[in-house]
Amino acid sequence: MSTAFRWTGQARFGRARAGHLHTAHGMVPTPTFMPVGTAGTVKAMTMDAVRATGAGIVLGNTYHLMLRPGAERVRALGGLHRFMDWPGPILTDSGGFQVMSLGALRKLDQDGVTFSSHIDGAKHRLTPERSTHIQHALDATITMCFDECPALPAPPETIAQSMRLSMRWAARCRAAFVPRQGYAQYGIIQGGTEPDLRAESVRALTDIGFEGYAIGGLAVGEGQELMFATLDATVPLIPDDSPRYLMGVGTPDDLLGAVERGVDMFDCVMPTRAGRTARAYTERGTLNLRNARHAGDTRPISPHCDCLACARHSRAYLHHLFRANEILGPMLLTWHNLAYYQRLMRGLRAAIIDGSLDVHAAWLRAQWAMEDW
Ligand SMILES: O=c1[nH]cnc2cc3nc(NCCN4CCOCC4)[nH]c3cc12
Ligand SMILES: [Zn+2]
Repeated sequence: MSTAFRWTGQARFGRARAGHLHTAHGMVPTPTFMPVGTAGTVKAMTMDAVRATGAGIVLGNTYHLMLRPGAERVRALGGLHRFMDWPGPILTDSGGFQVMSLGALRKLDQDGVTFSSHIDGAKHRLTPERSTHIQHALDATITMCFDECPALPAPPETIAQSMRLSMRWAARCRAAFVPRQGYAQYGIIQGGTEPDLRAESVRALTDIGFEGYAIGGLAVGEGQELMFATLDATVPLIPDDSPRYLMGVGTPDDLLGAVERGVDMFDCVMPTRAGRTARAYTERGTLNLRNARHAGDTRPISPHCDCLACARHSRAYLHHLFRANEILGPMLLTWHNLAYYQRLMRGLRAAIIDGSLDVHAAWLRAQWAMEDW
């Protein structure tokens, strides 16, 4: 049985698709949501708990790991899989977006970016080659190209220049990539919300040739309508047998709309960040568990959830933990939120397979609009 990296289709519903991502570190059903494991840990979770939520693949941030503990240290310790005890596939981002979004003191030039560490102020440099080598040292299953994500809104000419820089960097990343059976490198499509620039970017990346393609440059404040319109213009241009990954997205409603538009892979800090700030995701929207109305509520967060928080504890207990600033609060609620996101993805996948995605989508949207139980 070939262990070559590939995505295989299983079912379609309109532009939505269900399939399997085959990698050197195992197979992942798609569509899939990747919990964000920034510094080699999904914050407040053990990797057994991450697995228990149904996650198949996690994301690691190159920026954080290169600063601490350092990529060569992780390589010497056997790579990120062994370091964090996660045997499944790991996708690492390239570090560029974090440098720009963390606002670290940085200087961007045609060759890369120079920045000061937010930890100790030390100077570092990332280039397409160095980012690719760092991700190789981490033994990432899926390596992301080093790119520039322009802030929106921006004039089309600015977007065009930024996209073309990212395309030149993509070619350098591909040249620096070390092909290995079951490993992959994804190109990142840029072009803002300009359909013609998006098309130019897809052409540039498919001419180079990657194992998968990410849609970058979105979820940067453009709003859901423009994000979806850009997906409508871009996703159909990506080779049908290639996996598609929408970076940094998103809310449950974002995930539904993007799956309907043919996206296979997602990552977002929302469920884990919300888990640390007492915000619970449920089938009927979100809850702020610090709110006094939960103080005496003996019900679980959600009656449909099998996570540890919902199986063993009440909303009243979660409310108490957050009011008391107890570490168990973020642990239990992060577990719950990730379990909700995985349940949502499983439901979308099942609906694509049984041909009911339209009905399932209408039901989800109606539920999200309803009042809490
Ligand atoms: O073009 C990109 N290239 C490489 N990495 C990215 C990561 C990205 N992440 C977002 N959005 C993240 C939005 N988050 C939502 C939750 O709160 C934190 C920000 N957009 C992104 C675009 C890119
Ligand atoms: Zn739960």
